[in-house]
Amino acid sequence: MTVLVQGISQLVTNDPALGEGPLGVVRDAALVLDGERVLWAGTAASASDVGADERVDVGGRAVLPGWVDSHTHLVFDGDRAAEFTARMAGEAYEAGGIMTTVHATREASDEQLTGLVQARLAEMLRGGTTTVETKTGYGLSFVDEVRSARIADATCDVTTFLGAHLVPADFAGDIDGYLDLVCGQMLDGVLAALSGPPGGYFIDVFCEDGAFDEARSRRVLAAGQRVGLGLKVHGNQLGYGPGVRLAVDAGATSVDHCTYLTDEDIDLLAGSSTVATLLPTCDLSTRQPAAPGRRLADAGATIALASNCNPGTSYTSSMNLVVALGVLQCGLTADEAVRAATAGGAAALGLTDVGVLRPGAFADLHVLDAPSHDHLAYRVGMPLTHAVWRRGKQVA
Ligand SMILES: N=CN[C@@H](CCC(=O)O)C(=O)O
Ligand SMILES: [Zn+2]
Repeated sequence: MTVLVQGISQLVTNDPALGEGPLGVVRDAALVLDGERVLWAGTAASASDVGADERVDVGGRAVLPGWVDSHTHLVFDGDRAAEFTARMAGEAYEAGGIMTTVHATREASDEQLTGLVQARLAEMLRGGTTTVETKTGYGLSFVDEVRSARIADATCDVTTFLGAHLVPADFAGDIDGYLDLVCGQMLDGVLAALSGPPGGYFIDVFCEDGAFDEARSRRVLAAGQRVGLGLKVHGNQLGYGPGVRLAVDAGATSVDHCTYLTDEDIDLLAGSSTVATLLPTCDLSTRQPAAPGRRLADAGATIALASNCNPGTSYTSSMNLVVALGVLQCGLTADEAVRAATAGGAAALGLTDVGVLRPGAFADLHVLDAPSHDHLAYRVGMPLTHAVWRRGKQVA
């Protein structure tokens, strides 16, 4: 069945061939959907020639591709409000807090964890997010990482194996012993639990003081690469360090956080295909400086914006807020921030049929209660998500 979506004041296609600028903006636009895909996009005037089974009028609102949230940690139980409150009173963020969530997650049944992930996804969908990556990393044992991967794979669009999130207390500081497990039996178990070929999945490592150093992080990436997984790195979150260099050297699809970047890191990213993923709600919630979005954009790096939804450093999945902070805190323009949260997120996941609204792409639409995407930062904090379509169906 085909649907003509009309009354679009501003359509962001992210395809420069279809409209103005890098966002491919079409004003007074229309879209035709065919099942779960976009069939046609253009001006309302030219849509009069296009037939459709059904018509929907969005009443002069802006239509964007659904948000592509390329970095979350949704498979967890428990919250860490007390840790957050202590941090707001002056305590520093420490990676060790991850173990609090690991304990709560290990205690939860498969049904509980699945229900929690589904509830979080439903909340995200209502906020305009139509594609979600999530990571394991709150299991940190063979059994718990494998079941986290299975739950993530059954519920989310893209799954990332983050066994190398932290060395769990049960290993009593034996970092290399734990990595033998992560890169051996645990990796094999996770691969066996996934429903598709490894090329559609990622391995990630937390490369930071207090987590894994450069050599050990390299070992994790090499193990993932050997079995065909895509590569990601959590890097440069809490201080300057080797994460970006390592990610670029290894050909990682993205390096995430990028809060502390030297000029050399920025040049490396700009000269590579590794996406710099910025997580502004995490920087806010951990009282870190804002990530240098402006410097990255000026250098020509590909940028993604994501929520990093997790109970320790960013317990929000609001991509509307993330985009507003991308502008207000990281120095991106509204165009750059919207692109980073749509096409940028898709690039960080190696996907080409989301984050764009061109013929053949998934019909994932985010209808704003506003005439243009500029309002996301201009009216920060306001409930601007009017309607959401995922794979051709209105879901919110
Ligand atoms: N940096 C590492 N991992 C998560 C936080 C984990 C936690 O504190 O629970 C992040 O991306 O911020
Ligand atoms: Zn993260």
